[in-house]
Amino acid sequence: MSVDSSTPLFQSLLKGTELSFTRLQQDYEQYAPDNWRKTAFTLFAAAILTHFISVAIWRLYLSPLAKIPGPKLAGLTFLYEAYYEVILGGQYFKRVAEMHEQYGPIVRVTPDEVHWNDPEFIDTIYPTTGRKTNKPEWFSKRTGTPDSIVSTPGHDLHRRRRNALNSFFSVASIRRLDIVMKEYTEKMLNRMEKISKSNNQVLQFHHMFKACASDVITIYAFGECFGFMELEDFGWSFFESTDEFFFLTHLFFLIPGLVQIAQNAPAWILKKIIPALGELRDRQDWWLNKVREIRTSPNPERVKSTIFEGIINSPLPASEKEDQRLASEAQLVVFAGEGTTAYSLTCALYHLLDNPTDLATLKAELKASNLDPTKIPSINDVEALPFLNAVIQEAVRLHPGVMARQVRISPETPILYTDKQSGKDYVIPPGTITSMSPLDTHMNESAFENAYAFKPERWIENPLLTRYFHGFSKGTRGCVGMTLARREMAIILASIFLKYDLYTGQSGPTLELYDTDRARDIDANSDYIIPVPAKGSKGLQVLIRN
Ligand code: HEM
Repeated sequence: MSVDSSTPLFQSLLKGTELSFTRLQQDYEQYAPDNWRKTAFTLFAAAILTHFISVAIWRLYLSPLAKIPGPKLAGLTFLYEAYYEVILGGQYFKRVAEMHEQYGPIVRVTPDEVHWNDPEFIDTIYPTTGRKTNKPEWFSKRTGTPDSIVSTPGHDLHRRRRNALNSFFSVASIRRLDIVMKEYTEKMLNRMEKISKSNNQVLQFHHMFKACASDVITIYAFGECFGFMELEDFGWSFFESTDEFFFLTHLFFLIPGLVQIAQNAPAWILKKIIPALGELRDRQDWWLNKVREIRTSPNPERVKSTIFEGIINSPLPASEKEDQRLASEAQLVVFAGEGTTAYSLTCALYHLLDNPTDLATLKAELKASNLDPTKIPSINDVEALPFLNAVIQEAVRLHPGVMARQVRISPETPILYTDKQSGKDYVIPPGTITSMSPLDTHMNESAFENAYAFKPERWIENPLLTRYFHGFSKGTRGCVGMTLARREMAIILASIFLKYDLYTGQSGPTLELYDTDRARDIDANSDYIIPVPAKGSKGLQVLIRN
């Protein structure tokens, strides 16, 4: 059938269709964009919700870690840890200790990390041989030293990097420290004498110990130092700036890219955004410049006896020997060597002044060793003093200078654990983050009787106790500077107590605790990798008389 398009009927139909179409078009233009946006938004929200619900179901019910005891929220989200670390300020270690009291020796502390408080399990988590030990990729975000050994995620690269450093920290090598230690301990005793003759005879010892430890390790690593021991205030603002960096470590973990800004932003921008980090940046620039100066020095002796000799002469590839990586390694060694040693020294000094019987035992040991009280003892001298070394061990047990959870990953082998209390067996799959904290283990009464008490003699009465000690961590990734730190602390403490007695009203060189309270000023109150005392604390204060 043919249609005559000129008929009025057809014309009105056509008009009607045109009108409807135009209205449709208007309607579409008026509403469609909104509908389209709404639909897209709804789909997006649904996708996000589905993602979160699937992640939640996986983490809480399907993951191999779902059966590990612990609070559901800790297994569900990293925000649980972040609340304690960022909002409450380095308080997760206290919550983790409570979890162990509530749930037993094995707990899930984050969606992908299992934590133990079982002194018998140290060697399994921190093996020396037998299996590989990785670290999580995020570790470098917290430490801010991405190319250094402490942050190297993979076992094999870590081994190669560490081998290049090992000889620098060997017992034979650190004997070189005798001359440096003599010079800096003398400086320290002179400063103490000067303070004893001033109007204010009270010294905040951690200021001086940090300056001394920093100068010593920087000389050891670079062949020269900042000279903090020469400064009236022991360069305190520099150390406050370093502490500021540590205070940001939990935020670094939470906010991607923040640590890169703190490390790499041009100095003038950094000093505007986070002025407190300004002096740390000055030190970092100094380290980097020293690296360049040392490696380009025309004097071949310049690189010798610095930390870089081992790395530059190692079989590591050229990319491993670039300035930035060497500076990162140097930054680690200085960071790791100054605050930790100073903190342990401060704690050891506090306990000796707080426990006259222990101080008397130490003084008797020093006297019996026939050391010349007018001379700084050598490394050999202090190695032969068992009680002094027990004092140091006990100080690090009670106050580990690195208090953060010591995280490790077994990349290939599952970790098997039997909870002896409940009889339950656990299989932790390869790739899981596993950890222990020295403060938890060291406060565990099953290993250390009367754990909170300072009892150096426990190490002499029962040398096997060392198997429960991980103040310097253990295994392939344990502290490379342990031997150095122990000797340094021993020389400083021996020198102080060869000269000074505890004040009991007598004349002569004496020391006396001044307004120092263990819970407030010595014990760890917050965990920022390094232990931090209570707010407002002035740390260990000692009155020096001569
Ligand atoms: C009382 C003093 C010290 C304590 C308590 C201490 C503690 C520790 C701990 C617990 C670790 C392992 C960290 C982890 O598991 O991630 C460590 C690693 C390390 N420490 Fe120390 N440390 C001290 C002194 C020193 C000194 C003086 C140096 C250097 C001169 C140093 C250099 C290092 C380095 C380079 C690492 C990384 C090792 C690696 O990953 O292979 N430490 N330290």
